[in-house]
Amino acid sequence: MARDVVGEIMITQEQITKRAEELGAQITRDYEGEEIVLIGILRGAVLWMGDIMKHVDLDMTIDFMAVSSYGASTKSSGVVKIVKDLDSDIEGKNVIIVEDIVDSGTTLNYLKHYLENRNTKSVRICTLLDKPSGRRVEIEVDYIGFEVEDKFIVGYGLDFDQKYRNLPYISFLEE
Ligand SMILES: O=P(O)(O)OC[C@H]1O[C@H](OP(=O)(O)OP(=O)(O)O)[C@H](O)[C@@H]1O
Ligand SMILES: Nc1nc2[nH]cnc2c(=O)[nH]1
Repeated sequence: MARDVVGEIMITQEQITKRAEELGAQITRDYEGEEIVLIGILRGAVLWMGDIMKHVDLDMTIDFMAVSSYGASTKSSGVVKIVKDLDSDIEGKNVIIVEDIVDSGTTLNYLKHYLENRNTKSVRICTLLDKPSGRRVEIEVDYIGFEVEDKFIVGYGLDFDQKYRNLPYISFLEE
């Protein structure tokens, strides 16, 4: 059986921490005087969600959704399935979706429309990673941690077949 091999470190824990501080401060400025709801997308966004929320100095609540389109593969099925919906009512709220990666854009495009249809005041996106080379669907991303090249990324929440989410840095699978 072929073993999957993790490449070198692309982005360190220190770089991620610093970027979360910067984006948290930017969100705090952008929503001054407003309340927000951060919606973390399970499971990939768990670590990044923790980083961002620590640096947002506003009245805020959190909630989580789980969606899936990749399964045990490095290719999106193109079909987004909601595995877990929100527990709270977001009508009239400023929502920020917190994701680990925007690749084809399929997941975020689906989620953004889904949340806008719940009569929210606003819906923005905050992603740890953006992979523009993978894009198949146009999507505006408001807060981006880092841009990554066209590799299958693992670590810091991102998995391959559920493994490697625990790596405290961003790396990639060797071809
Ligand atoms: O832009 P796209 O091509 O749609 O890819 C992005 C999505 O893919 C991953 O989810 P996955 O389905 O692997 O679930 P996970 O978060 O549980 O790993 C990632 O967390 C994003 O939600
Ligand atoms: N782990 C992982 N999940 C993804 N989902 C979409 N793109 C990626 C990627 O590069 N790595």
